[in-house]
Amino acid sequence: MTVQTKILTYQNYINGEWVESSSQTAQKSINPANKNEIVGYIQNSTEDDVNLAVAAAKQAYKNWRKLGAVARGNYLYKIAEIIEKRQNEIAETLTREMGKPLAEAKGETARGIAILRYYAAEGMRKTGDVIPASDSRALMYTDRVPLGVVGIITPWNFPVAIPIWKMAPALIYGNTVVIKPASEAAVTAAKIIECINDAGLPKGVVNFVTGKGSIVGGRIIEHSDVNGITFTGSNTIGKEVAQKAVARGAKYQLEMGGKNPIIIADDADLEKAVDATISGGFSSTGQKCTATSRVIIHEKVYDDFKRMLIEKTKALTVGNGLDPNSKITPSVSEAQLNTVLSYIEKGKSEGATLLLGGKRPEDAGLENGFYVEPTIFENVHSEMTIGQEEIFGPVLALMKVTSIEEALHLANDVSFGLSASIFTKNIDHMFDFIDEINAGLVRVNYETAGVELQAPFGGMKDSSSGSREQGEAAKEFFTSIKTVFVKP
Ligand SMILES: NC(=O)C1=CN([C@@H]2O[C@H](COP(=O)(O)OP(=O)(O)OC[C@H]3O[C@@H](n4cnc5c(N)ncnc54)[C@H](OP(=O)(O)O)[C@@H]3O)[C@@H](O)[C@H]2O)C=CC1
Ligand SMILES: O=C(O)CCC(=O)C(=O)O
Repeated sequence: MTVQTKILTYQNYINGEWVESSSQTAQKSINPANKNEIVGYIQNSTEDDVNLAVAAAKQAYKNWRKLGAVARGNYLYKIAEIIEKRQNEIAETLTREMGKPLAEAKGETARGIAILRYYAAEGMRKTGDVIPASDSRALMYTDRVPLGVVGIITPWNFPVAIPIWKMAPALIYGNTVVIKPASEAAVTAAKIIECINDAGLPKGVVNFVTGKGSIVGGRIIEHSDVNGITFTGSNTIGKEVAQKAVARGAKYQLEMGGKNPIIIADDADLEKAVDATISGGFSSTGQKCTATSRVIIHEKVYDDFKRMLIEKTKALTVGNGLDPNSKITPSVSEAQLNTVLSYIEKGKSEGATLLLGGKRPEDAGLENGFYVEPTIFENVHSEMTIGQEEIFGPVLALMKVTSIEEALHLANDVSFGLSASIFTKNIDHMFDFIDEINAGLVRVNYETAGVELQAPFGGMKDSSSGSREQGEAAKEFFTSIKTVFVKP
């Protein structure tokens, strides 16, 4: 395990230069496993800094667009290669700054590299179709054109993968970008920008501004030269992004929360279902929008499932993500920890039964970290707060049902619709679930969490703005269609 001695200050990256914010102040980013450890300092940027970044992106747009997708793809390959060389160091920073287990951080960094290569190759794929014109002597076809300057606002839970899965498609289709990463994980994001700088992209194509969400993010959303905004984060801020974007006619895309159910049918393979529930609910300490939150179990297997779940959960070690034995690592911040603890209190006060966990661990060595024990409630009902709201922590709500119909009803009985899973061997139940569940990601005999970079990702209802990210679907947001008619 590397011990970092020097604490660095990370600057904004505007028009190809590393620059200090006009505020000339910086804020610390700390390690959630030890609040006394500073991972680095990031700029406290102002609206003026955002204005400079947007002006640089606008200036760079013309040539970047004209460069062509194949040449743009070659830059993405180069970035992937540079990140690959720094993979371990970036993953370790991710764990130190955001808290997730190092193995997950390494997996995320590898995913970022794969996403860059996927979109680099996209530069050689078709951008339109030839469509028969009513005039047989005319040529009619579609083409995809970039939006212009795209504003990117990202959360802290995937500080490598999410910035990359938004930047890579934006860039390959010819847009230039201004990115504002989450403050809690901005040092990790800065390291990705260092790799972009080292790949030699033309000045102004990628601009990076850190600082307070309401100031930096707020200005990106309102700037009239930002043509599109892509956001991942909370519903509250997502709705604000949407309203402001609509008010000035900018294109926008939102990926927000989830309250993801896993249904355990009476014929489920319980061993596999328990493992999927633990992995889906507790990986990254439940801080995934696809995390399993509600476990809907048929009464015939309820007691066995519950016993096995509790047994395996008790065996999970709580600790620092740099320790390979740690499975439950800290919440990202004190504020997030307090949010999780307050949901646990609400669960108890609204009548749910606490089966396991529910508090901060008392083990020596964990007192300076934002840890909470893996927590399991039962007797949870849809009308309870913990049956409805996204917790973003290691908390599972068990709900007992008497039929698959009841399970499906409960699964859909929330305002979110991101991911959902069923464990069953019954093919009718599988297809009823696939047909009736209101979710963007539908899993059969597999956990709710995790996404495949080559497939569309997004949710229904309050989980997203209806658009999809990743895979080929990214094209829909980052481009506009031109229908061309040519008559000789
Ligand atoms: N869908 C998902 O993957 C995620 C969901 N969440 C949910 O949101 C809850 C709160 O997390 P939190 O980090 O506060 O999420 P936020 O929605 O506040 O943050 C997401 C991003 O938006 C920025 N931001 C904050 N306020 C504004 C604003 N007024 N205008 C523009 N941008 C803004 C943040 O900047 P800054 O970091 O500087 O505040 C960050 O970059 C979590 O408990 C979880 O339920 C959170 C993260 C990811
Ligand atoms: O589950 C994943 O890998 C991605 C989830 C995600 O996009 C998120 O939590 O914001």
